[in-house]
Amino acid sequence: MSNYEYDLIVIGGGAAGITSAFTAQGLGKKVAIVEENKLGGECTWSGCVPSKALIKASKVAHESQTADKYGIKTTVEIDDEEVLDYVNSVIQKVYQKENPEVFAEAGITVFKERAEFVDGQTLNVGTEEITADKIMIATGSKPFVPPIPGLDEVDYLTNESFFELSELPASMIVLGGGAIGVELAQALNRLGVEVTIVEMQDNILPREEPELVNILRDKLVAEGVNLLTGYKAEQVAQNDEQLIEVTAVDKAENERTVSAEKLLVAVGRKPNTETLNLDEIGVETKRQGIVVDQTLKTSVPNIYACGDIVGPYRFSHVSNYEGVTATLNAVLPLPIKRKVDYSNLLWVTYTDPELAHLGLTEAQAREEYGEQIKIYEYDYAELDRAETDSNGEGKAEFICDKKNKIIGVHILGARAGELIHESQVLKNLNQPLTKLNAMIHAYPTYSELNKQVGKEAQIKGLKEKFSWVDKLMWWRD
Ligand SMILES: Cc1cc2nc3c(=O)[nH]c(=O)nc-3n(C[C@H](O)[C@H](O)[C@H](O)COP(=O)(O)OP(=O)(O)OC[C@H]3O[C@@H](n4cnc5c(N)ncnc54)[C@H](O)[C@@H]3O)c2cc1C
Ligand SMILES: NC(=O)c1ccc[n+]([C@@H]2O[C@H](COP(=O)([O-])OP(=O)(O)OC[C@H]3O[C@@H](n4cnc5c(N)ncnc54)[C@H](O)[C@@H]3O)[C@@H](O)[C@H]2O)c1
Repeated sequence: MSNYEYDLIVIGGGAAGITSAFTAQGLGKKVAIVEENKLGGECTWSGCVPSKALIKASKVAHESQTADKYGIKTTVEIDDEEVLDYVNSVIQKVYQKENPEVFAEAGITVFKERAEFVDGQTLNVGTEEITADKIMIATGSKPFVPPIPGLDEVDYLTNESFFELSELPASMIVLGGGAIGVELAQALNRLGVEVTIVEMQDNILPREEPELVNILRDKLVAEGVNLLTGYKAEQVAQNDEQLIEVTAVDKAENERTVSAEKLLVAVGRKPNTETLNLDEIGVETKRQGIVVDQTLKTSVPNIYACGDIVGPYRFSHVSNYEGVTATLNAVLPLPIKRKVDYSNLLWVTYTDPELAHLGLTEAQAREEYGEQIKIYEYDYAELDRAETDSNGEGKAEFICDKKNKIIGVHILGARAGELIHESQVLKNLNQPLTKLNAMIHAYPTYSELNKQVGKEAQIKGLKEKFSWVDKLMWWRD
């Protein structure tokens, strides 16, 4: 029997913290969770859930406006207040699955307070102190707001305030062409907002496969999104017409100024380490967040961490994965601990079409594996299902080693976020891409893309083999 009130206290009630608390509770542990704001965290209130609901509404608007190609005539009126009401209703539905009553029913104690370490085993929560054998830090991240002159003097938005808007502005500058910036820019543009993305790298989504990003970029531009890439924001001001002006500069010192009613800052994240008193108890931190080993243990042996606070992969599915791994390591008295393994990690950028990413990009693969890599490409336009749906935009790129084992997969196109999981299974099982050819895929589905690429790999392999046999025969003659 432990000397502490709880077996585990989790700090932070977002995706990582919730997973951790329920994992420990499922193992019969006495658990408390401390959340200073609302249970659900960023994913539910200002991240995945509201952004995907907004994206869905914007897609319905776009498809209605472009339904003519199917012979369907529509007149579309966008009521932005009702769209935002819809987004909020979705948040509320998700929150119903993770509100304090759900925790109480499971026997998990909830403290709606800010937690601060007193020592390695004790936390200050509001007016009381609580103790635990193990402590999980899952305090997430917040938007990084760069020190751009003038920014603090204007009423800028971040993802935290964006979803509190009750109406959409006529125009918006989106600072940052990463996942947040690009997803929201397309959605806003489709809902009638004049959008300009300012991105300091030469292209949007700099972590993604460049060829596919170029296709997506052209689509965004064709839809009416203004792109200012290769320009770093250096000055923000409010002009006489109450518009926010962003002045940005490229590498050659050329200056461009864009203006809009609102400015959304989406230039990266900052870990929530400040309020915890970590220095005092010896938990090591770095710029990216809390320093952990491969078992997600911090520099203090009974304290673990998971989710955005750990980085570098800031996704809800990574938070869930780390939440389970860290909790099992923290609460189970096993001599061998689980190590995190991100080698089969994938993520999806929910633009339309979606952009899905598994493993290495082509450039990264060449750097790691040299010129022996094999590349298989497939255009969506070749799929019958894409034809029936008038959905032929997009392309897939599969990167394999010389034995056709998957190194990376990048898919831009309809349902890319679903299609890519087939490759993840193969990669995880260390099976070659050719296996996909042996599986009967339903016709007509987008998943046939996977089979077609498997077939291409198999045929290419056979041809390579036969040419070798041909050469051998010639030598023997
Ligand atoms: C616009 C947007 C869209 C996104 N879309 C996706 C997506 O589609 N798919 C995806 O996988 N990921 C997406 N993400 C990323 C995803 O939201 C995060 O990776 C995930 O929510 C991180 O979960 P977390 O539990 O680590 O942190 P959080 O959800 O931030 O939870 C941390 C919690 O800790 C609390 N806290 C902090 N300090 C204290 C303290 N001292 N005491 C008590 N409580 C404290 C905070 O209030 C917060 O609720 C998106 C992010 C954004 C911003
Ligand atoms: N679909 C998803 O899974 C999803 C969606 C949204 C967010 N997220 C998560 O949230 C995290 C944060 O997203 P984010 O978009 O804020 O960060 P990000 O790091 O992905 O992108 C920020 C972008 O801002 C640019 N930038 C930085 N400073 C600038 C400046 N002064 N001027 C112009 N451009 C500048 C950077 O070059 C970068 O491309 C991501 O890492 C991602 O993990 C995931």
